[in-house]
Amino acid sequence: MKIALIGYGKMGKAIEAIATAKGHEIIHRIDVNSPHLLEKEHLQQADVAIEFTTPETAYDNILKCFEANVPVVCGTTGWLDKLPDIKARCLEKHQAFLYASNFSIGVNIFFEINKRLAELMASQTQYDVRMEEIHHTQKKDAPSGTAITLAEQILERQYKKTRWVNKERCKPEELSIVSKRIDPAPGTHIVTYASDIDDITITHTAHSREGFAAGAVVAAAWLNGKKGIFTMKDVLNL
Ligand SMILES: NC(=O)C1=CN([C@@H]2O[C@H](COP(=O)(O)OP(=O)(O)OC[C@H]3O[C@@H](n4cnc5c(N)ncnc54)[C@H](OP(=O)(O)O)[C@@H]3O)[C@@H](O)[C@H]2O)C=CC1
Ligand SMILES: O=C(O)C1=N[C@H](C(=O)O)C[C@H](O)C1
Repeated sequence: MKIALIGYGKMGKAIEAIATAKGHEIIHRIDVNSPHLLEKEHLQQADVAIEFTTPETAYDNILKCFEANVPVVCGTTGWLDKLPDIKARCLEKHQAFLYASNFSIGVNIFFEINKRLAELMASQTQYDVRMEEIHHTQKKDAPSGTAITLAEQILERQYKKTRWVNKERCKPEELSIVSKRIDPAPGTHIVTYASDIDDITITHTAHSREGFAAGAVVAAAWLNGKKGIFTMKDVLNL
């Protein structure tokens, strides 16, 4: 598979290592110094594009992939206000788009556990739910995309909570997400249900970026040749 890497930072490099070890070819490594490689004539040489850049740049990069008729796997977080627009354009232009706030198999299993736990706890009103995420200090967005996914899963099932907030002290109807930035944390997510009697805590701790990168490569191979809008739930058949 010929891959165009859009974003050649920490994740772009981790993806390159895994993709090449699996026999895939990286035909473009695109960063702020090589914007010309986002032109149609270059992008269309790839079977699939993998986009890990910044909250400010992801939207335009994805549209460029659609224009070049290249399936795109996107892991960039912090731009979700524009996701409905991207999905509409993907369908309108008959393109292929796969977004995940987290590509690791472990976190995608954690998402399923989080949903089930939230369902079980919905009627246990003596517990209050809160969240914490810990990442490295270079991370641009807070809360993390993964934390937002976890929070939305809880909000859909916990009727006491109406919205998430990115602070510790909050109203009873708000779901607190505390963001901590500590090097070199690749990504830790903690969901706690606390009562006077006991606490229930579920935690996912990434030990490196390998899980995110491996998941993105699996997703890219899966998306190659497909049309439509997908998530890691489709890839992993969860
Ligand atoms: N979904 C998932 O599983 C995961 C998602 N992420 C997300 O991925 C994103 C990237 O993370 P990470 O690799 O750690 O960040 P880095 O800052 O290490 O890398 C971002 C890269 O994007 C490049 N870039 C910036 N603007 C553009 C542009 N317009 N076109 C092409 N490239 C550009 C930067 O170039 P330069 O350095 O020259 O500025 C840099 O190389 C973040 O949003 C992060 O939250 C991270 C891990 C897992
Ligand atoms: O920026 C990161 O590093 C990470 N970003 C993603 C997120 O915002 O959830 C995924 C992972 O936690 C690492």
